[in-house]
Amino acid sequence: MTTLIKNIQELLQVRETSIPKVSGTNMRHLPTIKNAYLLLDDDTIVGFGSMDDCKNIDADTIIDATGKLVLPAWCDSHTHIVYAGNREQEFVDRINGLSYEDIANRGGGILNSAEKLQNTSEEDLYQQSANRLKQVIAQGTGAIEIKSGYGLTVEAELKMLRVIKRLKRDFSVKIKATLLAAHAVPTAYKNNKTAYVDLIINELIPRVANEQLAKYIDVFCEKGYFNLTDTQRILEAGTMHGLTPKIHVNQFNAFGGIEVAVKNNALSVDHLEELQDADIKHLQQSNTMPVALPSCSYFLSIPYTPGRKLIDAGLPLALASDYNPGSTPSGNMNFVVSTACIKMKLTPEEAINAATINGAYAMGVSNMYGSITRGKKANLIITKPIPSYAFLPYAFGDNHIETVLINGVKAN
Ligand SMILES: N=CN[C@@H](CCC(=O)O)C(=O)O
Ligand SMILES: [Zn+2]
Repeated sequence: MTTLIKNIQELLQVRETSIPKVSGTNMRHLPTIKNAYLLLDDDTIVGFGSMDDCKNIDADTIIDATGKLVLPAWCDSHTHIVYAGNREQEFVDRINGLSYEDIANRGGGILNSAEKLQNTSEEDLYQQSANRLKQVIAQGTGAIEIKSGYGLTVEAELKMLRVIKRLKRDFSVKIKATLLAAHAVPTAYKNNKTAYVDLIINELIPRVANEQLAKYIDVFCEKGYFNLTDTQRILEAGTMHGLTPKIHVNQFNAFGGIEVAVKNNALSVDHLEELQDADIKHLQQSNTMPVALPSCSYFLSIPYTPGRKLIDAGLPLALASDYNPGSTPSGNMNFVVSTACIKMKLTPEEAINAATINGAYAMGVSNMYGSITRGKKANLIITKPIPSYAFLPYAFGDNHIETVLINGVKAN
């Protein structure tokens, strides 16, 4: 079945040939076609161009996009949407003066979510997670990475990954799974962290790889969580089993985690709120994508990732939501794009590149998602009538999305 979207006021992120990512000054360029058409064949983009060249094109379904913009659906490369319950009490505790660290030190934080998840049935966990997935699709997300990391036992981590597998089966949005067993040291191992790292390496990674439950391996490389030696050991073991590194690093402290990630050929390094010049040098010698999570900085009132500095150093940058119950209870990529412009001083072009093609790169799917390119999947946002693409981040907090297409089919 063919679909023609015609009279598009502006078609964004049009790439004649597929590119893996955009870096440095190239991020300032967002290729577009004004007064455009877009042709889909089932789930695939097969043509686009100026309306002047659309006269002889017919299709089974016609969508008139007069006054509207069309762009690739957001590619959210960092989420934790499989979790049980919420942590709004910790939010109130922080308002009343406790820090994220104080809360974690008294057994809250990730350990709180782990306890809730361990006591939640797989079916219930699936339903809660599916609801979040439906919500972010309606907000324009068309490709998403989802992490484990709130299980912290072999069984509970596998439960999370099975839920992700079921989401993959039931939803046509693109989903990639990441094993993040090294998200916090479980209470049972609090005096023997090495034994927990051994458990991840010797039991969990081989099982996850064997059952093909994840594509990526993640570690929360941070003071009080996992150090450089733990990170190196886990990334090495993951790599030996075919899992690609993609890590949480430099959220609160910069102490060499980026170098370890780069040496292990990490696909992405995520957070980077604390960054040193040496980190930038390591990234410049790599194919690793730096990923900023501005909604997390907003929610925790911590520094924003110096995205401007990274881009000005010639590096690429991706934006992701970090949707999770503790530091970012929102998966709204429209807010992420706005916040990156408002707080990190990215231009709208840079922010849209960061949330589409570079987000796709950071989850290993930029060959099929993240740009308007022939042969790529038709995962698209059609906006309401708006004056220009700069209006998207400018008029923050409003919903500018009218229609989301996933594999060419209306999803909202
Ligand atoms: N920083 C580590 N992990 C999550 C937060 C986890 C939580 O607080 O539940 C993050 O990416 O922000
Ligand atoms: Zn995270």
